[in-house]
Amino acid sequence: MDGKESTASGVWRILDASLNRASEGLRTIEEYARFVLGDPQLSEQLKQLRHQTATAAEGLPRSQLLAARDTPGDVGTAIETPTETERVDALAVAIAAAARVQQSLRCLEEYGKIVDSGIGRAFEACRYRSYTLFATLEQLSQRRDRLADCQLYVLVDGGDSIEAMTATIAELAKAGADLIQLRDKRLNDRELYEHAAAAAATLRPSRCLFIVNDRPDIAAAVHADGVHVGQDELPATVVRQIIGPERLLGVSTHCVAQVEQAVSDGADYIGCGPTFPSGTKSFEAFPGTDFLRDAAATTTLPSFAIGGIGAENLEYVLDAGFSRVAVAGAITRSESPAAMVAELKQRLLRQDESTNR
Ligand SMILES: Cc1ncc(COP(=O)(O)OP(=O)(O)O)c(N)n1
Ligand SMILES: Cc1ncsc1CCOP(=O)(O)O
Ligand SMILES: [Mg+2]
Repeated sequence: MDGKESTASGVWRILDASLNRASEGLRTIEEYARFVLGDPQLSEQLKQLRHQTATAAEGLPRSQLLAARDTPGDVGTAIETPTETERVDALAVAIAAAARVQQSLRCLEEYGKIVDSGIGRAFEACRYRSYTLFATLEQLSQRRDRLADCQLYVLVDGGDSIEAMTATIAELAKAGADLIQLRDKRLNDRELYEHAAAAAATLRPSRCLFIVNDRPDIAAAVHADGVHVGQDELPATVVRQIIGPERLLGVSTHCVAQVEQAVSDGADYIGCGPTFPSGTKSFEAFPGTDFLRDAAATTTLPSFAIGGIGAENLEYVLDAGFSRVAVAGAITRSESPAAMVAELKQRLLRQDESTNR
């Protein structure tokens, strides 16, 4: 083989190896989205990218790729980096696969141009699509991981001003609130958007997740971590289409049938209540702690008891098998909100050592 021939065969070997690496990596990520995240939207988008990559590869004759293949003669097969043999969890596997896919798509794009400039462009389009998709995957995984550790969920209103509200939520997050929900029925759309944008920006550097009540459009617009909807708002499946797979979806439930529906609609967590009479919202019926027991027996989804919960009645919620609560008045109407957050959180953490709900 002369120099020109061996360069050409080297290019075909690169294209062959990169194509295999890209399709294996995409399949690895797709399986994660399908079986670990259980996310139909993301799985479908990944499948489409796999098909798009296969279509781009149609410009590379299979016979030429196979003719150039020389796995035993590949000097790279024996090289192994220490991190290649260590994967902490399924997410780490998916993220490592995403990095390999992006590198392979870049190789296909650059070396593909030697064969045909159109092939380079087709793989470039795949690479750009992969950036957005993989960012979605990482955000979703991180949010779900953080949600799994959340126990104390605090509902706040817009306060007297945006500045007063951001000061309050920063204090609550610092004291140990795991999630903060902006719930304010008085604000008009513009005001709610502005409050939500400020709250999202305040909480972004912290571990505390930020959820917008009722409004998937505003949650998406301000890049919130998620949205919470009740039984009288948009159906969960519609909300999911608005917020995308990467944001958290919370659904209010008042009976076991609603819990089952929320689970099958793809909720990431549920609110269960009202448990006790509330100073924040009035109710005619209280499913109470009996419902908490039933919900605890129905789902393993993160479930937050809500409604009139405070330090004085928390033990009944814990006895019902819950170690996650959502509270408003007990904290926002307390003389020392930060101290109340710390107290409730400490009791929830203690409970979590014996049960994991
Ligand atoms: C965590 C959590 N659980 C339940 C609710 C109540 O939602 P909904 O039934 O839609 O009532 P409103 O809050 O909209 O009045 C919630 N907001 N958060
Ligand atoms: C919005 C809502 N939904 C059920 S109870 C409730 C209010 C929660 O506030 P509080 O903790 O003050 O009862
Ligand atoms: Mg609502």
